[in-house]
Amino acid sequence: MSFRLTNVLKKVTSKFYIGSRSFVTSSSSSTRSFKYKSLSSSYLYLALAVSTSTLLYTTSPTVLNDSKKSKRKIIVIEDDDDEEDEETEEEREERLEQERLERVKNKPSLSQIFNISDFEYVAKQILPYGTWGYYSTGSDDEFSLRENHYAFGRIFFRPRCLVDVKNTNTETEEIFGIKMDAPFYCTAFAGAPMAHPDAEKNLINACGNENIPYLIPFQLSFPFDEFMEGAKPNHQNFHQVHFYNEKQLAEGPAYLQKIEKQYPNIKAFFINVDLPCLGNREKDSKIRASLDDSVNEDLSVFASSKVSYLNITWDDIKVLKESTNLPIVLKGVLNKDDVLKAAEVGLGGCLISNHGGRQLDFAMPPIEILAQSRKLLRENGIPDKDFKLFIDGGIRRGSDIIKAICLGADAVGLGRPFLYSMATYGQPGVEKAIQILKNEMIADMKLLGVTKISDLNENYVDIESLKYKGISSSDHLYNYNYTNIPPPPFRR
Ligand SMILES: Cc1cc2nc3c(=O)[nH]c(=O)nc-3n(C[C@H](O)[C@H](O)[C@H](O)COP(=O)(O)O)c2cc1C
Repeated sequence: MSFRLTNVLKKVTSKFYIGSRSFVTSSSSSTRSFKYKSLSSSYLYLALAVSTSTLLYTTSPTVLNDSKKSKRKIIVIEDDDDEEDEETEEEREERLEQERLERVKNKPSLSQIFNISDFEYVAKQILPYGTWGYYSTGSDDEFSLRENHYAFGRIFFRPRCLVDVKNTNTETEEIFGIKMDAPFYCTAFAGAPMAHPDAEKNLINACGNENIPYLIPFQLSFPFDEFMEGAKPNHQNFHQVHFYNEKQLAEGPAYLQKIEKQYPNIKAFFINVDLPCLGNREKDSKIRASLDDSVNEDLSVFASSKVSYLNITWDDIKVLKESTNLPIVLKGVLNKDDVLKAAEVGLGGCLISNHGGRQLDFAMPPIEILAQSRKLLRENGIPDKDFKLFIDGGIRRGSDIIKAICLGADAVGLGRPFLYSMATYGQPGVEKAIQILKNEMIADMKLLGVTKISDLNENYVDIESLKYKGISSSDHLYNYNYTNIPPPPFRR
C-alpha cells in the first residue's frame, strides 16, 4: 500500500475541515455521513492526540479507542488509491443543501414542540448555515451571550404553600397604557425576512392574537405605513428607533411626532443607546467568510464592517424627549447609574439589555443589573409606577420571566425564541411559543403560591448566588443548541 505522510496530513486536515463545518452546520446525523470504509479495507489508521470536543461528531464506528481517560482517538485515513471517495467543494455544498432540504421536509410537527429550546433545535437543523449564524451568534467570545441565559440559573425560588391559587392569571397592570395578557413582548430584530418572507407580519399577527406587544423594529422589511395597515385593530405596541447618521437624527423629532400622531396604538419609543458602533460579531463573520462566494447577498448588509451607526448622547435624548408626548425608553442600558439618570431626566423607562450578547462582550447579564437598578431607584425615592424597567437577553422559560418580575421588571423582551419559532413554523409557531411561556408562567406561579403578577416580589427569589458569574448548574437544553466558535478551517 503506497502511503506518504504529506498525503495523510492533507487528508487528516480535510476531515477536520469537514468535521468543523458540519459541526456548525448541523448536528443531525445525516450531515455527518463521512464515507469511511470498514476496517478491513485498504485504510490506514492514525492515532492523533486531539481533544474529544474537536471530534464531537466524528462518531463513525471506525473511530476507535474512545477512552475519556486517554482523550485520544484513532482516525481512519484513506490511502492514495481511494480517489473514488473524493468529493469536490461544489458536490459537498450540494449534498449539505440537499440534506438540509430533507430536514426541512421532515421537521417535527408543531405538536412535538414542548419548550422554547425545541424551536431553537429545529431552527438550527433547517435554517441555511449563514442565516443560523447571523441569528444565533454574539460578539467576541460570547461570554455575555451565554451568561445572559445562565444568570437565570443562579436564581432559585422561595415558594409559599397552602395558598389558594385556583384563579391564577398572568395579566399585567397597565404599562404605558397597555394591558398585556402576560408580562412579555416580542423584541425588535433586523434580518427576520432571511427566514420567512412575511417575517414581521407573522410576528405582529401572533402577538396581536395572543395580546402581547411587539417592539416594532426600525429596520423593518416593509414600509412602516404598509406594515401598520395589516396590524390588528386595538393591538397596542412599542416602536424601536435607532439612527444611522446625523441627518436621520436631525429628522428624529419629526419622525417621532409623525408616528405618535398617525398611530395611536404605538405607546412608547424604545431608542437604542447601545449602538455607537457594532459589536465584533466574530462567529458570524467567520461563518460568512467560510461561505465565500456562496454567501447570501442579504447577509452582507449585516456585516460589521459595512454598517455604521450614529453615536448619540444624553443631549440628543433630551431633544427627542421634548419632541413627543409618548414615553421614551432607553434600549440597551447596562449600568444602574444610567438607569437612575434616565429616571432623573424624566424618561419613561429603561430596557436593560446587552443586545442579546451581540454588542459589548462581558457586559453584565441584564437580570443582575435589574436587581441592582430597582433597588437604587427605590433608594432614591422613585416609585416603581413612575419608571418602567424592562430586560431582555437569554429568557427562555416562564420561570425566567417570573424571576425578572420578582426583581422589579415590568415586562421582559424575548428575541431569538420568537425569531426561531417564526423561522420554523411561521405565525402558528410564534403563537405556540407565546402559549408555552404563558402556560409555564401559570404553572410556576401556582407552585410559587402567587395568583397575580403584581404580587410577585423579591421575597419569592433567592439571589444569593446571582453575582457569581460562570457558576451555574448545567443547562442541558441550552448547551445542546449552543454552537462553539469554529477555528479557522484549513484549505481542502
Ligand atoms: C438576529 C438579531 C437581530 C437583532 N437586531 C436588532 C436591531 O435591529 N435593533 C435592536 O435594537 N436590537 C436588535 N437585536 C437585539 C434584540 O432586540 C434583543 O435585544 C435580543 O435579541 C435579546 O436577546 P435574546 O435573543 O436572547 O432574547 C437583534 C437580535 C438578534 C438575535
